[in-house]
Amino acid sequence: MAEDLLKQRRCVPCDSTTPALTPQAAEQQLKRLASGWSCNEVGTEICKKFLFKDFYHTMAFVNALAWIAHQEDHHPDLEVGYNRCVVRFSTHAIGGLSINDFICAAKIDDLNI
Ligand SMILES: C[C@H](O)[C@H](O)[C@H]1CNC2=NC(N)=NC(=O)C2=N1
Repeated sequence: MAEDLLKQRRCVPCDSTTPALTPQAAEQQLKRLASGWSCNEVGTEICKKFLFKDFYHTMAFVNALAWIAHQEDHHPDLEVGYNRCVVRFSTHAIGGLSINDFICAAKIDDLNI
C-alpha cells in the first residue's frame, strides 16, 4: 500500500512493460525520503551525496549498501571517494524511475552509518 513505509517494502521485479513513475508521482515519493535526495530535470533518476568521517566509514556504507542492492536485486550507480559516496538510482529496465528506486533509497537512508 502507498501508505506503507518505503523502507519496509521489498523491490518488485520490473520489466519493459512496467510504467515509469510520472515526474509528479516521483516528486511525491521524493517527499517521503530523508533530506538530500533530488530528482534530475527529466525525472529519470534520483541522487544523493553522503558524506563520512573517513574512508573506513565510507566503505562501511558502500558495503552495507551493496548488500541491500543484492538482496533487493536493484542496483545503484556509485561515485566513491575518500569521505563521500554519491548514490544514483534509476530503473534500467524502464529507462526511468520506479517505486524500487525509492524503496532502496529509503533503506539506505535507514543505515545510519
Ligand atoms: C534480472 C535482474 O533482476 C535485473 O537486471 C535487475 C537488476 N538490477 C537492476 N537495477 C536497476 N537499478 N534497475 C534495473 O532495472 C535492474 N534490473
